[in-house]
Amino acid sequence: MSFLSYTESVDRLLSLDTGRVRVEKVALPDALGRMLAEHIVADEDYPRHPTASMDGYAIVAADQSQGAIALSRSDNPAGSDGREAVRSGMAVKTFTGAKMPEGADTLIPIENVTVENGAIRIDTPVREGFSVRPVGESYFEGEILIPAGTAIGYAEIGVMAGLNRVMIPVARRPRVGVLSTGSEILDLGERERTDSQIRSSNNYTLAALAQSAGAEVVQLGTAEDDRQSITAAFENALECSDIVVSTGGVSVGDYDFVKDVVPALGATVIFKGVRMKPGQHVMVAQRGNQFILALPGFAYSSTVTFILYALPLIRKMLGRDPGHTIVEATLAEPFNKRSNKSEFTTCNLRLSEGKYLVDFEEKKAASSAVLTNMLDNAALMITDESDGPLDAGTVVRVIRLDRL
Ligand SMILES: Nc1nc2c(c(=O)[nH]1)N[C@H]1C(S)=C(S)[C@@H](COP(=O)(O)OP(=O)(O)OC[C@H]3O[C@@H](n4cnc5c(N)ncnc54)[C@H](O)[C@@H]3O)O[C@H]1N2
Ligand code: MOO
Repeated sequence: MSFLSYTESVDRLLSLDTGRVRVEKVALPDALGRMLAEHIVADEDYPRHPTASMDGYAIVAADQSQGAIALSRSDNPAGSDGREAVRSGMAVKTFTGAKMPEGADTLIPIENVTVENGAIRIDTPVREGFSVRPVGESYFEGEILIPAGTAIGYAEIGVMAGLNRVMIPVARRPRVGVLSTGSEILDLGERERTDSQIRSSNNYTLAALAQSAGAEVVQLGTAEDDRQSITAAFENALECSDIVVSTGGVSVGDYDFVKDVVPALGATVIFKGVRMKPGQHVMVAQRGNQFILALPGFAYSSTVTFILYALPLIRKMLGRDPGHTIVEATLAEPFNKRSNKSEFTTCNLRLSEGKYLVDFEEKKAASSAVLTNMLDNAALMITDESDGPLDAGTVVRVIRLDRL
């Protein structure tokens, strides 16, 4: 199978059928951070009645030209029915949040009047409609207030509470099984046996990314570099995941078994090998409605390929737009692109006078193993196969990683 361009690989990935968004209902407070699966539509106007937005007197605006307006004996606090209607020449003391009495069109605040002899005298008049929240000020019946596919945050929670929504339809979290392969890697807590062993970071980095994107993570730990262990690990992973993500074992070495085991398990390879850096050995496969993403072992390579290929799949399964948040930015310093592949380079992205600028301060020269380049809220600069070294001032595309 020949290597694809990055663009071709993304086209293939996005054309995969991930099926319909699976829906479950959760209690309103538990919906925070979940993806809304159905539109939230207003079932009534809000407010339903003209409502006072200050403490004062409900009046007819035109009466303000009279010297005094007779004050009704009954008050109209918030929560009362506001049954006493207002006629011309009459005022009803009305409080913030109360339904406006019939007939009144204006609320004159307490501070604007003097009360004497059972009447109010207007010291500072107000315009007609002052301090009255009209019917439908927030929304009207039938309005789509929150479209399906929205990430539920504090504002969505509040608006749904206002609508008395108890159980919220949300997209079921896809289950992402994360597996690291390699005989040299040690899982957290494992005792080192030789000094050629290294601590596994991939399965934790990728689990954190998957969780941040709204997936449910199945942590599968590590597997040794032999065909039997890798086969058993993948069989187990496929038992419990919608998407299996592995790292390592996809290159050309004698101990790289993942690339052979995945097709042997009956999965169809969608692509294997992309003209990109890092991540050139990435493999995406499908078995029924499950997906397998076999990523390279290097810490930076696996992180970047997870962002580029696993996140769009997860987003699609959640009913979200699968695309990344990409901005145009200007290089604040030259970039020495050496390969003829698409490159994904960690950078610093900052806003200066309304323009995004990119620099590489504190970033180590590109190496597929350097995960620390991802620290400090890094962003990911994209350069194309056809790009060569780029001068300062060149406009480039950058993936924002603060919005997963
Ligand atoms: N002759 C060639 N050698 C290599 C090629 C090539 O084209 N020809 N490609 C290189 C590139 S590019 C990459 S990327 C790697 C990919 O290899 P694998 O996916 O098979 O990964 P491994 O060899 O298993 O591991 C690579 C590297 O990453 C470290 N590693 C592995 N797992 C973890 C983990 N869970 N946490 C942290 N670090 C991990 C591992 O120790 C290796 O150092 O192949 C190149 N070789
Ligand atoms: O795929 Mo490797 O990730 O180019 O370093």
